[in-house]
Amino acid sequence: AFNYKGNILDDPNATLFRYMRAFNHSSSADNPIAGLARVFESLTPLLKPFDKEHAMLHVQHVNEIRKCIKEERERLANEGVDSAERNLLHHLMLGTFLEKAEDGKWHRRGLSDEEIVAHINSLIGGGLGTLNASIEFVIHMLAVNPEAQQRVYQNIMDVCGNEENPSDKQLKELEELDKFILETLRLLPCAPGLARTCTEDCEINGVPFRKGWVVRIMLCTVYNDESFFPKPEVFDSDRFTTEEKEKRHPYTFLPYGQGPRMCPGYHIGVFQTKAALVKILRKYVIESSPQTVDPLPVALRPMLSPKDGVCVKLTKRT
Ligand code: HEM
Repeated sequence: AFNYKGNILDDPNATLFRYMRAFNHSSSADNPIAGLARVFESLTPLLKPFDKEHAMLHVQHVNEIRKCIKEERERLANEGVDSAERNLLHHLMLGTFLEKAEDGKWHRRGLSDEEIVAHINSLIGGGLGTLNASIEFVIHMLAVNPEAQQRVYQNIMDVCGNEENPSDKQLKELEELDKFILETLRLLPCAPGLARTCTEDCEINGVPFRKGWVVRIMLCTVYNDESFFPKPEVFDSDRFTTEEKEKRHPYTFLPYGQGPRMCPGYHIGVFQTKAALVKILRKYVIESSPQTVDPLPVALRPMLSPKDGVCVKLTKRT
């Protein structure tokens, strides 16, 4: 989407791959430096020199993004790009947004290169870890829930048949896979909490909140609350049938957040997860192997991720 080459299978030394590893390590809850910075925020400047590899790769990563923008600006100036072929980078480069000036009037302006770099960086940061973790979690859950896997597979075959690349419309119709992914995100939420800053003093249900406080909403505790999800420890994708969803308050399950800061990658995230799983499930049966550990050990890096990867057995379908 940004012309940024990060195909790990072609190039295991790709900057993007190395940067994401360093970023994850650096923000992992089990990294003592990150842990100290979290508890004693004021120590962050002193701790930064211990985070050398991440800092070095961050510079390389940002330079790669700048290079993509420069190359694309030249291409746009020399050849132009057909509107049907515009990718996200083109939209960021050509689009305008409304900004309130000091005199209080609104005006439109384009994004500067540094603003485009920041947007790309946050889309990559927000998108890669969550997608990887959620696909890995679903693969694990498919392995340990063979009957539900069979229902998902049957639904894929009924809707997509033997088509190599399912269409958007077909992906939307994969209801069993939808339910399976949602139940996986309930038990293994890659984003287990949300954070909001109070913009004014207020009181909710007798609890005072002061302006400037950062409030963390731990969704994972709601997902394990028996009054919303009976027998919460049991994997049951039928909790996400339309009828069951309607019985619950909509805010009891927010895997992509809520409100104006809701995940902007929601649609692409769902589509990519489903497209990847359709490809895998049509070729392979996913089973537990002697190395499969269930419940899966997880770690916060900074998304909830499998602690030591996911081990399953893949058997080619005949
Ligand atoms: C399984 C996939 C994903 C999950 C579960 C997920 C989950 C979330 C959650 C819970 C938030 C916080 C929302 C809030 O505070 O209300 C968020 C924010 C964000 N996500 Fe995702 N996400 C996923 C995929 C993606 C993808 C693919 C992208 C980029 C293409 C992306 C980009 C972002 C960004 C940029 C933010 C910050 C938004 C803001 O602060 O305004 N996410 N995501």
